[in-house]
Amino acid sequence: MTDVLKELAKVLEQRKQADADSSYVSSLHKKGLNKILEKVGEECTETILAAKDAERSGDTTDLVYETADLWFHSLVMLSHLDVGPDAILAELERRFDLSGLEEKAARGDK
Ligand SMILES: N=c1c2ncn([C@@H]3O[C@H](COP(=O)(O)OP(=O)(O)OP(=O)(O)O)[C@@H](O)[C@H]3O)c2ncn1[C@@H]1O[C@H](COP(=O)(O)O)[C@@H](O)[C@H]1O
Repeated sequence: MTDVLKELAKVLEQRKQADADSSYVSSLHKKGLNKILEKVGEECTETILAAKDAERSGDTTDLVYETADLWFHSLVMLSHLDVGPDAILAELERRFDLSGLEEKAARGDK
């Protein structure tokens, strides 16, 4: 499941050196962090609107599309700051393990 994140992250890194005219990601890196954050904000809003629509209509097609845009632009933001998806996945894994331990502790398991 995470292979696509790893492969995409490699491409996003390569795009830091590439020609901004031929690549959307290079053009974002060249425009800088503020432009990338603007896109993350836009995609966040579009995802929220799509979620509300999905609740109303029961159709999640747009929600999936907008969430992909949000994840993608978040990866560009992380790449711009030299953070790879591995760091985020490791943090989620750590929290998942911790919550498992907390549940066990609450049950009194050893
Ligand atoms: N996954 C994506 C991806 N998802 C979304 N987008 C682009 O993100 C933009 C979404 O922004 P909007 O919906 O606001 O559309 P827009 O109005 O065209 O954007 P703006 O002009 O406002 O910036 C669109 O231009 C999409 O094409 C993506 N562009 C690239 N990728 C991946 O990134 C790789 C490198 O892309 P390039 O740098 O373009 O070669 C590609 O191989 C893909 O795998």
